[in-house]
This record gives sequence, C-alpha cells and structure tokens, in this order.
Amino acid sequence: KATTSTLSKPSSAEVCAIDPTAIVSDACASYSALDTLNRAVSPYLKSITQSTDFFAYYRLNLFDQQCPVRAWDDETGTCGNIACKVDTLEDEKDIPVIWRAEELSKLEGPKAAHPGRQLQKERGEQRPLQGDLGEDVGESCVVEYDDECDDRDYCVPEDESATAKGDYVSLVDNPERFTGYAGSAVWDAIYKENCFSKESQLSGPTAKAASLNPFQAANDLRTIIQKNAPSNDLELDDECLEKRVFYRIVSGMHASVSTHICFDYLNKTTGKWGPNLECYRDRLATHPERVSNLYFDYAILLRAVTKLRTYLKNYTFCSGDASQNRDTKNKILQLANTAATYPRIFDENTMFQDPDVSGDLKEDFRNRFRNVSRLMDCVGCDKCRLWGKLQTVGYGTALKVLFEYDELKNGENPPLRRTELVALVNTLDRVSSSLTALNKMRDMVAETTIPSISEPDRQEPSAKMKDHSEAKGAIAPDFESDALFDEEEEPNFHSDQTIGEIFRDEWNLVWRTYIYVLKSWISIPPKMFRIIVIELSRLWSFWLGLPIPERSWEFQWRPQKDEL
Ligand SMILES: Cc1cc2nc3c(=O)[nH]c(=O)nc-3n(C[C@H](O)[C@H](O)[C@H](O)COP(=O)(O)OP(=O)(O)OC[C@H]3O[C@@H](n4cnc5c(N)ncnc54)[C@H](O)[C@@H]3O)c2cc1C
Repeated sequence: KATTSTLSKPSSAEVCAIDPTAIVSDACASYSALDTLNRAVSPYLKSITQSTDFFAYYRLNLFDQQCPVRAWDDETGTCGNIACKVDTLEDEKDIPVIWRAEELSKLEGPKAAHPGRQLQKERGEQRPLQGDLGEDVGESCVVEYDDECDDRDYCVPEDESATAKGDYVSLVDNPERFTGYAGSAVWDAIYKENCFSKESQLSGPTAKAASLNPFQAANDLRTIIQKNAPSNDLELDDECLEKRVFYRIVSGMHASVSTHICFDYLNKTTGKWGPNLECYRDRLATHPERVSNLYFDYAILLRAVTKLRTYLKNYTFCSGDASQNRDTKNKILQLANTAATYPRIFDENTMFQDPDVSGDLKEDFRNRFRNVSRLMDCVGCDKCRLWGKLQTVGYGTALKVLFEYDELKNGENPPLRRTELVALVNTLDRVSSSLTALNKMRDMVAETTIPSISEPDRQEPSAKMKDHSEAKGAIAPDFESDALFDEEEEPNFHSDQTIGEIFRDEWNLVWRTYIYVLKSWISIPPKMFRIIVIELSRLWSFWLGLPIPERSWEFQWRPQKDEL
C-alpha cells in the first residue's frame, strides 16, 4: 500500500472507497480503476483533441518571453544556460539532418498570429485569422477573445501590448515526443520551486510575492497535514512540506513527458520511431513513485473536467460555426459524463479546509505555479516549450477548478479562458495517453523480462516476444541449454558394439553427468540472486499497489528419467 500523505484523506468511506492493495495515494481510486476509467475515457479525449478545431489549436507566446532565472539571464539577456539550448549530440554530424535534435525540436505546421481587437472586428467573426491555419479550420473556434488573468488564476498574465499576444499553433502537427533536447537543468530549477521554505530563485514581482511569507505557508500546510495524518503514516519534512502535493503534480507531469519520449522515440540507427524499453526501464519502471505521481495527476485532471460538466453545457466553443459548436460540446460532455461514472476519484474538499490558513496556502500554491510557468520559457526546444507551457497552464487550470469552483453553481464561478480549457483537456489527454503507453511498455517488458536482465538487446523485444517460453527459459534452471544428451550422442547400444565401446559410452555418460551436476551447482548462486531480485521487485510493486509483473522464472525437474 502506497500511503505517503493524507492531504486528501477521505472524509468518509462513501467518498473514497479505498482498495488497500492498490489505491493511488492522495486520490480515491485504485490504479486498476483509473486504468479502466482511462480505457473508457481515452477514445473521447482522442476525438476531441485530434478532430475539433477548438481543442486542436493553442495560443501562446512561444518566442518572445524571457527565461526569468537570474543566473541564466544576466549574461546574455536571454536564457544562457546550456540546458536552455537545443542539445547537440556529439555525433550529430554523423546523422541525417532530419534526425538532428535541433530539427526535431522545431515547430511544424502552419502558425497564425493573434489579431488585435480592432483587426478582429475588421475581419469579422468568421475569418479573424484569414486562413493562416489552413482553409478548412473553423477560425471562430480557435481565436480567443478574452485573455485577462485575474487574482484566482494560477497562470502567468500575458503581456498586454498588442504584439505580445502570441501565435496559434497546431497541437496535432506538433506531437509531444522525443526531440533529443536535454532539459535536466530546467527540471532541477522547477523542482527547486517546490521548496516553499526556501527563497524563490526568480526575479521580479512574482518572486517577491512568492517569498513574502514562505514559513507561514509551510506552517499552514503542516497544520493541515498533521490534523489529518494518522500518527505513523506520514514522514514530515520540516524544511519543505508543501512539496507533498506540489511535488507530486510536477513529478507526474515530468513522468508523463518521459513516457512520451520513451514511447515515441527515434532510433537513430534505423530511422524508425517506436517504444524504447531501455528508456522506459531507466526513467519509469525503476521509479514506481514517478508512475504513482502520474496516476495522481490523472485523478486530479479528470476530477477537474468532471467538475466542469454544468459549466460546459452552457459554453460557446465556436461562435461562428453552429455545427462545430454542437459537435465539440457533445464530445466534451460525453467525456465529462463518462469520467463521472466513477463516484469520485479525487476529493479536493479535504484540502485547504482550515479557513484561517487556506488563503495564504492557496496564494503560495498559485505563486509557485506561476513561477513554474515562467521557467518554461527557459526550455530551449520549441516543441518541448509548447507542451511544457500548455501542461503548466493545464495543471494550473485544474487547481483553479478544484479549489475555486463550486460544482453546483454556474454563473457565479469565474470564467475560464479558451487557453485554459484547451490546456486542461489536452493535458488530460497527455496523461491519459501516458497511462496507455505505460501499460503497453509494461506488457512489452513483461514479455522480455528475462532477456532484459541477462542480455543487452532489451530494445528489440519482438523476436523474444514471439516465444514467451523462450524468455522464461532464460532464467529457469536451464538444463536444456546444457543439453546433456543430443540426439546424435544419445547412448545407443547396437548389437554390434564391442564391450570396450559400450564401456567407453557408459564412461562418457557418467563423466558428462558429473560435469553437468558440477555446472548446475556453480550456476545456483547467480540464478538465486536473479530470482531474489525478481521476487523483490514483484513485492515492491505489490507494496506500492502497482500491477504485479508476471513471475518470469519457474522450476523444472530436468532431465526427466526417460531422457537419461
Ligand atoms: C518542460 C520540459 C519539456 C520537455 N519536453 C520534451 C519533449 O517533448 N521531448 C524530449 O525529447 N525532451 C523533452 N524535454 C527534455 C527531457 O524531459 C529530458 O530532460 C531529457 O530527455 C534528458 O533526460 P534525463 O534522463 O537526462 O533526465 P530528466 O528527464 O532531464 O530528469 C532530470 C532529473 O530529474 C529526476 N527525475 C526524472 N524524472 C522524474 C520524475 N518523474 N519525478 C521526479 N524526479 C524525476 C531525475 O533525478 C533525473 O536525473 C523536456 C524538458 C522540459 C524541462
């Protein structure tokens, strides 16, 4: 059972019916329940994000924003850190141009600049972008009119000057996948934001706001956690308590990015895109807590979409295109209704409950999220920055909906901007497809578990997957591989054999049996070690509530008597 925090500890058994063996900590659903839900929800998500103009395009300021980290910014005025540049591989010259990191990280497909209010009026509601995204795009579904940020937002308010409104880009043409970009320094900076008790690294007014009273916020959260936590359940970290929730969201997002990289990876030798199981093993399979955080994010995002059901019923998606408006609305309502079939996968009502502290705490959360949004401008790869910025807004929107929205009210809730809604649904789609990809890679690894331990060719599962028994055989005490009696060599007492020949055959048999037994004894320690490792890893999965990999070794009593 993976229980680390009781921030969202269910208030009653009805709210969160917990399966003790497989519950996602801090959420109210088991891993398998979320997987089942995901199988039902993902076709709607795919259809919405791939085939409606409203959700397939996103507006953002991708190129004109500055990286705000002082240390990276001071020298050049732009992000000077190596991690903000597109990674150039050492052997980059040796690979075809199209596979190079800088090529892979570029945006693809048509772009359209945001027209100012005046221009929008002149061009009319039907064609505010004048066909820049392609003639068949419903532009009234894509253009965003209201882009102000208010106090309750977790987003970064856009620069209000007319030129800084950003571009519309196609999310379908720019899938999130391997680009060769090395972003570890940016991730590190993001995780540092998680430490609420340390001074913010950012410059400017946001940093000031974020660090106004950091210790107060830490104390506030500590109070809430301690109130809810059973005595031994939670290890309290005095320095940095807020990371309990903040960290899980960021780590889940990071895990989702890694999943897409590993699942849609470019093999530079063959030029083919496909799953990279080595990458999956190194970044995800060996870090169950990251996978758990991914499921946690899924629960948060799906709960936020479910909570918007009433709001979406009255939402206008495409003001100039009635049929697309209807179609988009139908699809999103089907999604929200399907998601709502599970009683409640995350209970936000157990968080920020104390009226004395919840204000400060929420403010701190918002500021942290705004800082993370700004750090996304340090990402030196266009596609990564696009998805990084979108997903930050997506999580920010989910938090806004979870903590600022009243499900039962409608008109009184703060309005959502188009970018927020698009970001929320696309972020949910990212995490949803991460869960699907994870399950697929897990299955592939299960088929190749044994070769993955003993052989370096983990990335080429297909041959091994064809013959499961072959994979198993590699760890089963492999009596076959030391085949004692080959067909030709089997003792064969022909009537015309001399006594000497029979004696020699018998002697050979005894000698080979002796060698065989000796070899078997020598191979026992490494075999036992591998079996213990596999069993411990299965136990670890069981303990965390993750799906338990199939046992990949077995006992075989060989050679059989009749084989002797
Ligand atoms: C916002 C953003 C978006 C990106 N998008 C893409 C993309 O679309 N395509 C692409 O190819 N590359 C992308 N990158 C780069 C990519 O995420 C990695 O940085 C890169 O592939 C190098 O990976 P790595 O294995 O060195 O470790 P990184 O993924 O860079 O991780 C750095 C360190 O963080 C820790 N860590 C890793 N995962 C987690 C986790 N889930 N939770 C907690 N800690 C963790 C580990 O200690 C690790 O060493 C993006 C980077 C950023 C910052």
